[in-house]
Amino acid sequence: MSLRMENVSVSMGGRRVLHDVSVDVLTGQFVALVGPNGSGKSTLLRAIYRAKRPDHGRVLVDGDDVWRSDARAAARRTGVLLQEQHSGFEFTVAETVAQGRTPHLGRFDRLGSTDHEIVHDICERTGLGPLADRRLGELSGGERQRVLLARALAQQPRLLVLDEPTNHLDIRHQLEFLELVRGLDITVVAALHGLDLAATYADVAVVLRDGRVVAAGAPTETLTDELLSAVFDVECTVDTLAGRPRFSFRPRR
Ligand SMILES: Nc1ncnc2c1ncn2[C@@H]1O[C@H](COP(=O)(O)OP(=O)(O)OP(=O)(O)O)[C@@H](O)[C@H]1O
Repeated sequence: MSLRMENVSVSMGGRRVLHDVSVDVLTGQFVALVGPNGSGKSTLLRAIYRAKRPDHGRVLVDGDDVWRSDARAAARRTGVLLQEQHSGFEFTVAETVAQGRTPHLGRFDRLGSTDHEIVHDICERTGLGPLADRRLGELSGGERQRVLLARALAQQPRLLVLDEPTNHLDIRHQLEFLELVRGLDITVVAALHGLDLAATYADVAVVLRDGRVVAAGAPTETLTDELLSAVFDVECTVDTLAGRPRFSFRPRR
């Protein structure tokens, strides 16, 4: 599923926070949005998953303007995983993952055997099998994050939108999470603070500053010492260690 953002501008609280953002994502690509706090990553994602309508510009998914298409159709094809969940703590893990099937059901339908199989399979793949009967409110932040990913995957989306998905995860689960997402062969757009993770897993890094795209392309070309030093206002050195990019930061003097 391809994604194209054409001159997207968005305001929050009456202030323009995204300015003429254009991004092209090919089917199956993993795109990382990187940039300092407040640079507009979450806002850009909101415009994609229909939570914040742009002032102008278009968001096209496979050529369809998401803001002109049916909300339910958009919900079916787009999986979303956000930073925080503030409700639903009383549901069990299995019930929460099963909610991912909702966009595929008719209004009065119940889960069928295929839905149950999908939910079971996703729980196994995300290592949630042993937690299936626990309530969300009784889990750690990282465990909860894995449940929410599983719910997004149970939806079998063709476009996955992730806002800081690895925030609460320990190192092993960060790597497992991104390996899993990469292996899905679907289009992924993820806001990531971990530059090493972005450089390792993303096909394309889009760097935002003050609501504008300042670089977009292969991470090796975009995530350079010079650009990162300027964008994050730190001294940054990029090298490689054991074949993977390594980023070192020092405060500016
Ligand atoms: N509800 C809101 N009302 C007013 N301004 C908002 C609102 N939400 C976000 N903003 C502003 O919009 C700008 C972009 O915020 P956004 O959350 O998109 O940044 P971000 O790059 O995701 O930041 P972070 O890395 O801190 O998560 C910021 O200046 C922020 O203060």
